[in-house]
Amino acid sequence: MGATTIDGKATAAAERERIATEVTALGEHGIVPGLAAVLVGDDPASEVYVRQKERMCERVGMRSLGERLDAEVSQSELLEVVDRLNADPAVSGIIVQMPLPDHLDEVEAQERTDPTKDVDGLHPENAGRLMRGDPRFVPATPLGCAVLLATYEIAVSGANIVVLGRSQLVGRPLATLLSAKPSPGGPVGNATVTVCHTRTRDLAAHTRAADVIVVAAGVAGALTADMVSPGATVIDVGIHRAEDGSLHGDVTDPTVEEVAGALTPVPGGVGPMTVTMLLENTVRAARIQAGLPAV
Ligand SMILES: NC(=O)C1=CN([C@@H]2O[C@H](COP(=O)(O)OP(=O)(O)OC[C@H]3O[C@@H](n4cnc5c(N)ncnc54)[C@H](OP(=O)(O)O)[C@@H]3O)[C@@H](O)[C@H]2O)C=CC1
Ligand SMILES: Nc1nc(=O)c2c([nH]1)NC[C@@H]1CN(c3ccc(C(=O)N[C@@H](CCC(=O)O)C(=O)O)cc3)C=[N+]21
Repeated sequence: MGATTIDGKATAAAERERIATEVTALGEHGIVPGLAAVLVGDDPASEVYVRQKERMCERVGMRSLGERLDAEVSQSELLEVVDRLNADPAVSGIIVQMPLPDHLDEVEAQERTDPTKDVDGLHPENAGRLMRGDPRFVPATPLGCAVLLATYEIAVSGANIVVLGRSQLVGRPLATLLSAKPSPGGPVGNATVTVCHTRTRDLAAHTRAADVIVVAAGVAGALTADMVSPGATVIDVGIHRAEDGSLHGDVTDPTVEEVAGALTPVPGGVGPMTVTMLLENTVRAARIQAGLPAV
């Protein structure tokens, strides 16, 4: 039998057509949305992300700006770069790639980012608005997961969903989004969500009771087939680069595919959706900054 493959690449391409139309419409107002990514050091998942963003920005007619900083950069130098991007009118959206090297303060960098340019949704104002059910920027990976579930008509309302991971970037906002009472036209919600992490007792008991499992542990092999109930949907967020250069996710057990009802591949699953939802947030940011109604 085997699981249905949830095609993130195709879904993202379709979403980008809509975004390209919005970019063209903004062009008529003389606005070109611009996305700036700050990468400190050489985290492999961030390298993949930065490359894909540059490619996809170009495809939809947006500007892309990469700021690569040495792994040894000081906190004040990092904050100066953020300040400069905040002040640059050609920059609509800013993301500071996570994780930062240990000597740098991620929270301070997130708080320094202009909240109207914080397309990652990590500034406390934006994270707070998501919590309150009135989001400005829904973080790109959670939004991408939600759009995939909606596109493939996987039941979310009333479903038991396990989110494996509680990071500010993925697990926490995804759990908020999936369990929210959705606003009309908003992404999926109304799920019963269980957030699991390294202190979870009997993780397999939780995942086996789930209709949907989102794996965002950042650990290869975090979910094995015995932890999945037959027919469940598995969304794999993890990104790892193997020695031979190939990419894989957190799900490495090939037999998960035999048990699950639907599964996102890596590459070609959540990753392309993240990039595309980031472009969407950047268009939104450009509209907000121009005083136009958000679409
Ligand atoms: N595809 C995409 O678009 C994106 C992919 N990523 C990738 O997703 C992964 C996760 O990213 P991120 O959330 O930032 O990572 P973090 O390392 O910040 O968070 C990982 C979370 O998973 C939990 N965890 C780790 N191992 C286990 C385990 N064995 N069982 C249960 N819980 C576990 C941790 O628990 P605890 O809190 O207890 O430590 C933590 O909450 C990474 O591989 C990253 O590269 C990230 C963003 C976008
Ligand atoms: N502030 C911040 N926000 C992030 O969202 C963030 C981050 N930091 N740090 C790093 C992780 C990782 N991440 C990826 C997103 C897309 C792909 C992606 O496009 N993947 C393609 C790769 C295609 C290919 O190169 O073959 C795929 O999976 O198909 C990868 C990785 C975002 N992250």
